[in-house]
Amino acid sequence: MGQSADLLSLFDDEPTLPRPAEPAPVPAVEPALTPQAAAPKPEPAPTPKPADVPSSAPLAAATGYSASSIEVLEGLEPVRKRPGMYIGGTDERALHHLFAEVLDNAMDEAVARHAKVIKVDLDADGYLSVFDDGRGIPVDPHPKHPGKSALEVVMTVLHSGGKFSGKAYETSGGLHGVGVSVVNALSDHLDVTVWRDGFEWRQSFSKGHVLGPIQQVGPSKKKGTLIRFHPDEEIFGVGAAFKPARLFRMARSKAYLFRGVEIKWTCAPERITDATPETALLHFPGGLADALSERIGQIETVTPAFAGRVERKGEAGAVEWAVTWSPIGFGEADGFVSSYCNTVSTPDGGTHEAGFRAALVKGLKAYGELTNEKRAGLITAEDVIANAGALISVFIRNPEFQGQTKDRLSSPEGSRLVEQLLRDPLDHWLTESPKQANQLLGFVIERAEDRLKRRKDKEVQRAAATRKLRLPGKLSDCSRQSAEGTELFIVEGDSAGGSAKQARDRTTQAILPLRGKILNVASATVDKLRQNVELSDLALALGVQPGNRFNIEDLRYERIVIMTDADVDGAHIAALLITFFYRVMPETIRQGRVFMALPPLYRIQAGALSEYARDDAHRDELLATVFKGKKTEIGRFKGLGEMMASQLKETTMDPKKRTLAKIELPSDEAEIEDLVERLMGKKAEARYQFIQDNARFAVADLDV
Ligand SMILES: Nc1ncnc2c1ncn2[C@@H]1O[C@H](COP(=O)(O)OP(=O)(O)OP(=O)(O)O)[C@@H](O)[C@H]1O
Repeated sequence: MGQSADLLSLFDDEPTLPRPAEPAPVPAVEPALTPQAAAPKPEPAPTPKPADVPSSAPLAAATGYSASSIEVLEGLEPVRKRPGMYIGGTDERALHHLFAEVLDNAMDEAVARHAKVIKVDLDADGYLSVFDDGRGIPVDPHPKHPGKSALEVVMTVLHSGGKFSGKAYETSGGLHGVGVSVVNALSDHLDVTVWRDGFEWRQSFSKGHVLGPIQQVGPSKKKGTLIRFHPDEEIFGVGAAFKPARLFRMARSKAYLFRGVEIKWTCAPERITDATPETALLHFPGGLADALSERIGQIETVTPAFAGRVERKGEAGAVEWAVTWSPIGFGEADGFVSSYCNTVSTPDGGTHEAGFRAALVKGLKAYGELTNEKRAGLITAEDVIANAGALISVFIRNPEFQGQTKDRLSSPEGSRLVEQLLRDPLDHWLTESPKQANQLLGFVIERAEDRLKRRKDKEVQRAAATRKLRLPGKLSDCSRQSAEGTELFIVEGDSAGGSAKQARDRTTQAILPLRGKILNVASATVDKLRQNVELSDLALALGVQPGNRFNIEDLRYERIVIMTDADVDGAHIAALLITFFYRVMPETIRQGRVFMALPPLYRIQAGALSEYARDDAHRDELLATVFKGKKTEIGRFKGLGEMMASQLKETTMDPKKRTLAKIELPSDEAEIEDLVERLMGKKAEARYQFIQDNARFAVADLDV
């Protein structure tokens, strides 16, 4: 099927770049500031009950924050302003992600069986070129963008692409219509050459802006697309350059992932600083089985590799895998799993890895039953995977990833497909050679028994430690003995505590559920404080003595995270807790050890796309950008206890993905002392006065 301009669906009213005659000013770049990396500013002590605190309008008026402060970023400006949102940062990994985006598009052409050859060239001047002999990006006028070719639309409009409907591609790595436009925005120069319909076409860009209209260079019988670009030093830093070894590795994994492609690699000799070859032909008809044997080399294994490839009958979908086990580990680690979806690498795993683990566990257990090996019942996924070296590649329609860098696969189909398609070949492999099956089963059972023994030892150790420390019973402690890298989550209520327990990383995250509102320490006497069970439990869990005998060195955790519902009650509990830390152990805040978790309030979904929003404003922003023009379903979480453990983990607890707000004290501590006294203090008159003083703004707010 030919790919033409009308297959490049896009959101009709997407803002586009200005024509070359009126170049838009390039926004100032803030390379260090990325949404993921930026530590959010601490919120002012979270808002207690509405009766206690009026609207924030007085602050707004004082700081001149008004409609004119709200900017709308047009065209590719958001990409240059916040590159982190699109490529995960501006570091070396992010720089190489540009290559991944362009190579993914070439691979999509190959997987769709339109291209056979991909060429990757790194020039002496640092330009990187990727060519594929596929259909070529369509160059005909785009029906919805008069005066622009589809090529120009693809390069300059976010969310434009031919992979939304599944008409032009079946199982593609591309799905957001963002990749190549992001590369364009972040390159100081980019040339596209397209060969299709008997002609050669060319168009050039700089920092996302067209340098001139598309040119028909002349007749040609060739077909394909060539993208040649140079990353912008304004974004990636002066001297930022592609590393040949890294590019080569990325190109080689792609070639392993699809047997039908040949990748021709060339690198200018002056760019090479290590053993990377100047030229190479990357073509691996043996697929992942070859990749695994190359990766593990001579390492001793328990059995020969279990490898294969199965396609789903009747509809698009395939799984390819290669796995083996080593009693001595694989170099740096005991085991590794590298997974891919539609040839896109998913370093954070996802559903396909879950399906793989499930299939292996179930298969081995079933084999244990068959051979009357009762101990097979002990096996868990951890035992099977901890010492495995595995490569898994799936091909599915409309995959759902987390974020534009696609580090994790979240489509539920991933696990179903892998589990289903792997079961038969695994049963076959095990029963075909009982000797190797028994060896593997024995090896995995040994791991399970080791694990159980370790757990028992640890329980004994921990129990002894707990007795010594007198930890509160409702604390679910983490297993790490030292404070380094550990966190105590203080959560609201037992049901949220239950979800948090499931969502945590047991090694480093401890959970302490609190029942209801804690004592307001701003107005409590020392005696009352000591008698309060919730607060003394909290101090016990932290390992510290409140008041004079407090010593920050005793703190049993590196971080203290307050995790309450994203509602008014939750904010009140958080305010009470912060007041407690501020009054009773202020050193914890001064040293930056107290944080607030930021759980989402909404989940927004449109087809395969799903995002979480922190609050109403964030929801509205997402609806106006990512979900613009889409039919959405919006779910509101009533509380943390209502979230599935996996959602809570992904959005709020997993250190790799979450955002925490650090609680900080303003430089003028007298000011906060005054505010705490007025808002949290005993004197209702002070609070009343505060409301009186600010009520005017609260009313104004209601009128809006
Ligand atoms: N090498 C190529 N050959 C043919 N068409 C291409 C090529 N590169 C890009 N395209 C077209 O341009 C569109 C936009 O590409 P882009 O990389 O921006 O997004 P995508 O691949 O659709 O999705 P993602 O943002 O997930 O990568 C593609 O959907 C495809 O239709």
